[in-house]
Amino acid sequence: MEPSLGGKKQIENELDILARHHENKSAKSVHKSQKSVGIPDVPQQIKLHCVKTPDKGRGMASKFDIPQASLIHIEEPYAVVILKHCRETHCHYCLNELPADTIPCISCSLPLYCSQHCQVRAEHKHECQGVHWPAILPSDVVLAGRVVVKSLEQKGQFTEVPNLLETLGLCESYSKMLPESKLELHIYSIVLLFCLQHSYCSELSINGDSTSLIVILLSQIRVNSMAIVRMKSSYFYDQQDWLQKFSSGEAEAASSVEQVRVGQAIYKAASLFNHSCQPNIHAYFISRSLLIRATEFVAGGCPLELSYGPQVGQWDCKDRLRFLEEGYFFQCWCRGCSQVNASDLVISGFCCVNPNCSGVVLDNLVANCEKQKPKIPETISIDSHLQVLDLNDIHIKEVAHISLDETRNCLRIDSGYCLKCGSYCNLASRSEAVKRAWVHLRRLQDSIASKDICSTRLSDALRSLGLLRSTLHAYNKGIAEAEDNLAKAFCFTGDLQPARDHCKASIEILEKLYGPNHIVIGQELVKLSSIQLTMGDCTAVDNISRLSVIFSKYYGPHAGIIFPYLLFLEKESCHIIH
Ligand SMILES: C[S@@+](CC[C@H](N)C(=O)[O-])C[C@H]1O[C@@H](n2cnc3c(N)ncnc32)[C@H](O)[C@@H]1O
Repeated sequence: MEPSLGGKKQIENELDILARHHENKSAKSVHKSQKSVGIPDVPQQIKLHCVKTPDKGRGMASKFDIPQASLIHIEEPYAVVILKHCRETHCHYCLNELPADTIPCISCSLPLYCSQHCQVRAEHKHECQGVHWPAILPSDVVLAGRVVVKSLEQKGQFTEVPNLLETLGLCESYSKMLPESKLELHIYSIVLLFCLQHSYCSELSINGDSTSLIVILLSQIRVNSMAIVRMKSSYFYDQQDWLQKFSSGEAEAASSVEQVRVGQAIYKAASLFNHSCQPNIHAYFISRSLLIRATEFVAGGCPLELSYGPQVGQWDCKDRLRFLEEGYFFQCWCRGCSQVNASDLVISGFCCVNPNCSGVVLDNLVANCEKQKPKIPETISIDSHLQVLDLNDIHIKEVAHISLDETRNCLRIDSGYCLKCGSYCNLASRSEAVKRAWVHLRRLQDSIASKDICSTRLSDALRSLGLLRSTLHAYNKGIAEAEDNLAKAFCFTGDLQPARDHCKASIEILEKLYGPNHIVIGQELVKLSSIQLTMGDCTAVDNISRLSVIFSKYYGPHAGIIFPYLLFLEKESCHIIH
């Protein structure tokens, strides 16, 4: 309502002071010994070392057992760049959200910082004499420029590009790239060298050697850089009147808690961690600092592996393999991609024609991918192999028949036939029916986006959900997605009981696919418990305590900093109890 600019500014500043005050209080209540947003819980003498693996090159392990939730690694970046879409909203040094009073770069005034502390430390200085690089060049090229400048400064010589393969010790991917990508790297390498010569050091020599060193550096950045992410949720900012808005259908209450990429960075030591689609460690960020925590008990000597993106439960195996091949140029040899697991079988599977059978029917693409897996290694005994198969919440025997003979434990995988009872199923007609059902479900998604949900849309979508349930396997992820859409739609119309039931139905499937204690389940429980709180449903309390446990497994004492809404839920949960 304030009409004047000055008045608006003053209100913004006051709000900002209040927000910071609240943030400090929240941080204190998460961990009393913690000083604001510093990084207190130092890895408890967990010594990691580099190991050689047969399929994945170098990797990281610890000689000793690591308890679940232990912080195993903290690292500051070698170089960082903010992503383009965050340039106006986040500090270009620490990558936190900008306050109302921003501080620009002294010379070019383009990058914005949240404080003088960040302005002084910023890596951008060599980029501002001339055309502003980050506005024009892709982020990974700007990052490469920052790596070169840092290593030139460390070496104290400014005429030759240093050999960054030696300085950084990162693996490269050039030989595995397609010719078009190689050509792109060559062009950017020359552009970057000219930029560096023009605005940083006129003595820098540009020749075949320096160009190829930059080409290799760019290829190292492709496979070794990490995306710095922040957790984003529509709940955070209007907690005070959220419950009221929620029950009147105004709040985007059932929208998902998503991770937003804000930066790209090189962490030298952390780039030795290999990928697994069933990771045992989890990386997160506070400002620019990288923190890594064990999400399960890891026995001494076991490889410590994080996910570069895809995970079992999120996509089926063929999609994960394609993503890793295209983005990181490797054939994944993690346990999820090299051994049969139930989640990969059901995630996009159809149900059996026999109504009493819980078996799964696979289409051609999925069946072919599953057939490629070396199945169950013959060296593993039957007992331990069954453990391997049960990494998620589904017992493989529920969906497929395993023949346990003495020499080899195997699954017979034929597309179009139930893996459990062998019944034939006409997948062509079923796929058509699923496509038709999704037409209505997509229309519902559009209505949710435009906040205009009519009863015909809802009843069409409910009928389509019924069709999916009678066609797809009960644990197919498509059903979970449809249930989630309906939960969102009913939140908007203010019908919280069906919203809660659909939300629960979606979570039941996701628990099967990811396992019950995965962070995705924690995020889904946020939605469910929010709906339950609004309804005054006491079972919210159990779900809030369950999600708190999951969040502390992944974020330890930083859970409340990373996800402030958690503190709000915990407080509301206490109100219900008393
Ligand atoms: C960030 S580096 C990890 C460290 C790397 N192994 C090394 O020796 O420097 C990423 C590279 O490691 C290898 N890698 C990581 N995870 C893998 C996996 N699950 N299967 C096969 N190769 C993997 C791939 O070559 C990938 O490009």
